[in-house]
Amino acid sequence: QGAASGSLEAAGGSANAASPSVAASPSAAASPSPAAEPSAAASPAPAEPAASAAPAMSPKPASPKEEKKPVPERKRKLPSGFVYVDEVIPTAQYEIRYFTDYNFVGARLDGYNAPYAILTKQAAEALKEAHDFLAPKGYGLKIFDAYRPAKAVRQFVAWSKDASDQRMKEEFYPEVDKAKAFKLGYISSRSGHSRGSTVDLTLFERKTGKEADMGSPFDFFGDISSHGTPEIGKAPAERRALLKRAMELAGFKPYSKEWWHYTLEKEPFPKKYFDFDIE
Ligand SMILES: C[C@@H](N)C(=O)N[C@H](C)C(=O)O
Ligand SMILES: [Zn+2]
Repeated sequence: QGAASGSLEAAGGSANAASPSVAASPSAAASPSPAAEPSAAASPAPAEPAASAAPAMSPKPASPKEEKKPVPERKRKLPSGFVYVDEVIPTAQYEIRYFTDYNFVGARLDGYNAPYAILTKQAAEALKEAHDFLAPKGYGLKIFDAYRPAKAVRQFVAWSKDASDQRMKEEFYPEVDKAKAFKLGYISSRSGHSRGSTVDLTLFERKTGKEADMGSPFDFFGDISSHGTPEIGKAPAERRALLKRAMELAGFKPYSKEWWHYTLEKEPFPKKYFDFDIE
C-alpha cells in the first residue's frame, strides 16, 4: 500500500473541482517528525490523535446510487464563529470523504448531510494563507475533512468495535487491527476536528488539477503515513515537507502519525466539542 513514488510531478488522484464534490478521488509526503498534537483522545494515543487518507490505488468512483443523491442546499446560518471554507478559499479543492462511502468505514458518516468543509473563521483564514503560499510553487490545497460532528466520532467508535465489518480493510488498514485504531492514534475519540480548527488535506498540482502523490493515501492507517517515514520516495517526501511548511507558516501544527492532519495552534475553541450537522 502506499506508493513510494517518484518525481515532483503530481501523480494519481482525480482532480476535483473547486467546489465541494461528492466524488471520491485517490490521493497519494516526509520531513522531520513534527511535534505531536495534544488531544483529548480517550485512548492512549501515541503522539496526537488527529487526522486520516485514501489508498494509493485508484479511487473508487462514487456509486451510481450515490451520484443520484441530491446535495442539499447549504444552510447559510452556521454556529457563531464558523464559516464554509469554500467561501473563504474558492480555489481550493474539496472532496469531503466522510460524506461519501469512500472512506475507511465504507459509509457516509453521521452528521455529514452535505459535502461541505466547515471551520472556525480563524482556521479558514489561516488555511487561505497556506493555500496562497503554495500557489507560486505550483500547488493548491485539497480538503478531505474539516469540522467533524461528534456524532461521526461516535460512529467511528462503534465501527472499531464491529469486527464483523472488514469491508474497507484492504484499502485503508491492511496491517492494522481496527479494534486498535484508536489506541494506535489513527482515530481519536475526542477529535480535534470536532473543535472546528483541525483539517485533513493534501496538495493538488495547479497545472493539471490532479492530486499530488504524497507517498501514502489519505486515511491510510500505517507507519508509512507518519512524518519522517523512510518508506516513501524523495518527491513525495518533499511534498509532505512543503505542505508542512505551508501549514506551519500559517499557524497550524502537524500530527506525527498522519501527514494530512493539521490543527490551528491558536484555536478559538480549544476545549469545546461541537456536534452540529454539516448541511
Ligand atoms: C480518522 C482520521 N482522519 C483522523 O482524523 N484521525 C485523528 C487522530 C482524529 O480522529 O482526530
Ligand atoms: Zn484529521
